[in-house]
Amino acid sequence: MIEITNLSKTFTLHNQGGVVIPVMQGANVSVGAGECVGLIGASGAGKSTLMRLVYGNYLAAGGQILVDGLDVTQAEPREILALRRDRLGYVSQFLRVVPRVPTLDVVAEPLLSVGVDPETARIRARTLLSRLNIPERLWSLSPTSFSGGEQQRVNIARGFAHEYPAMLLDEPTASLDAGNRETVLSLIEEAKARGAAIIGIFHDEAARDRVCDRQINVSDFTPEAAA
Ligand SMILES: Nc1ncnc2c1ncn2[C@@H]1O[C@H](COP(=O)(O)OP(=O)(O)OP(=O)(O)O)[C@@H](O)[C@H]1O
Repeated sequence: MIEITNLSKTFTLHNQGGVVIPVMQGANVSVGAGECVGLIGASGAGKSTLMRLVYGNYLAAGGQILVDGLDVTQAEPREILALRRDRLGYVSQFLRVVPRVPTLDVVAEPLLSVGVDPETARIRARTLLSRLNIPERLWSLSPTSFSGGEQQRVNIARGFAHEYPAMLLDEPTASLDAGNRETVLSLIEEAKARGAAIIGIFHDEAARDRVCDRQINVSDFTPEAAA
């Protein structure tokens, strides 16, 4: 489902004389349906960079990233947008939303955008918000005024609303209490059970050991010159 082959990445510092910094070289990662692969490696090793490359936020210097058959490194912007809408989910640590949209609609939106009927979408959104302990009195309000932890849980509910065949998870259990952490781990297990291919970054080692089938040390892809 996700096939990364010989991937490399450089950053060009345009405001510092155009210095080119190689940060990744020869990265190979393969994630099958129903599998979760955890990215490990020291701070600065390139875990976030690899996720951003897969999501199409960064341009690769070389190599290939196939997500459900689409090569993200070569794809047109409209193809990337369609991939993100239908097949590739991304759960970051932080919620970014349009102001004044009620929480229930924020969570239902990914389903509506793939053509799920509004009633079904709202039922799924309600189920997820309940499971993540967002009190019902908050569902009609915009999450912009919510606490950090509430926003994070709304973000997770939104990220798991549509059953994407491929998912990227960036610290999904960070700073959650035990009960909500357990819910998120269950959501990940359920996604795997329905066949999702997942790449995740988890500093929470116990969480990583529980949901990841394999771990990949991104330091192995650090270019010689930069190591
Ligand atoms: N936009 C950028 N411009 C220049 N260099 C960058 C940029 N983003 C990341 N880097 C560099 O790429 C390398 C990998 O960074 P990255 O954020 O992917 O590491 P990480 O493994 O996710 O670290 P952490 O665990 O601390 O989040 C670092 O050396 C970093 O300085």
